[in-house]
Amino acid sequence: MTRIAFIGGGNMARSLIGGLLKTGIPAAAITVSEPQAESRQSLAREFGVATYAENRLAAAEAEVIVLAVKPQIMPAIHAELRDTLQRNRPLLISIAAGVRLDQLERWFGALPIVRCMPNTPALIGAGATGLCANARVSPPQRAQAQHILDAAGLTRWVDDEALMDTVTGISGSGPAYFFALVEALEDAAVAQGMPRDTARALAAQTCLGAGRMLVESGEAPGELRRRVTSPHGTTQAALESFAANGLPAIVAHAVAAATRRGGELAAELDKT
Ligand SMILES: NC(=O)C1=CN([C@@H]2O[C@H](COP(=O)(O)OP(=O)(O)OC[C@H]3O[C@@H](n4cnc5c(N)ncnc54)[C@H](OP(=O)(O)O)[C@@H]3O)[C@@H](O)[C@H]2O)C=CC1
Ligand SMILES: O=C(O)[C@@H]1CCC=N1
Repeated sequence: MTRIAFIGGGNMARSLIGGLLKTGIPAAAITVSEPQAESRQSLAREFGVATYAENRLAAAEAEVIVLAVKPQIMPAIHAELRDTLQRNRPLLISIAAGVRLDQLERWFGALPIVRCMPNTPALIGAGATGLCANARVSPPQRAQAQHILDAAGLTRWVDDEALMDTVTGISGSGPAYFFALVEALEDAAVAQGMPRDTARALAAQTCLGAGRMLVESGEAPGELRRRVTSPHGTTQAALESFAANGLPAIVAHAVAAATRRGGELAAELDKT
């Protein structure tokens, strides 16, 4: 039983822990450190995992440590964990947006480190995670990291670390883009007089159906789109409106903004 410690028990840690437990990893294998007593209680209640107020205690026995705090918190936790990490030499997995492998090595020491970017659908095993590793990660540790993130859904190794901020821009932040689209669809239908609950149910199920078709059919999104689009029909009218209002450019700008923000988060940490 590989012992896994989560440093930070917030949204993303909860999603990953939920995914891990669903694959049969026992709750006894997982420890979590979290400053808020209320959050510790709810983690213990919901998942049955051991929780600690001190990072050092959660990490003490772990072979794998998942750093699941905000990027800005990283410098605060490394001083506390450094001795434990140097003694036990665990595999470190960081899920923090932007934070680079060289920064993690500088703070936590010359350890095997995997930088990854999961997303919140991990909670239901439908996550998407990009991973990259430093040179100290052995093939078995690489497999171990992949096994942990596979529990959250799809995984893809990204050899060029510079592309990890692109992963954040596409799939790390991505669930929020689809939620925003569903919100907009819902609001548009409500504006036309539809009850909100009906609008939400129709929009959300459409998102699910389209997503499942994309993943399960293996067909290109363009082909699936064409099959919905009858010549001179309703879909064509909507898609022409998207094009006229610059949807591809809007999306490209949004992904660029998220990607750029990843780089900025790391640059801000270089100054600390
Ligand atoms: N949310 C997402 O969709 C994704 C997030 N990420 C990354 O995951 C990381 C966590 O994000 P997210 O889960 O959203 O954030 P949250 O704020 O929900 O979780 C972070 C948790 O860390 C706790 N914390 C704060 N300070 C410390 C400390 N010194 N020691 C231990 N724990 C501490 C926080 O407690 P408190 O609330 O009391 O401050 C909070 O519960 C970030 O680095 C983010 O970039 C990656 C992929 C997707
Ligand atoms: O918004 C953020 O910074 C984090 C990283 C990806 C998703 N949430």
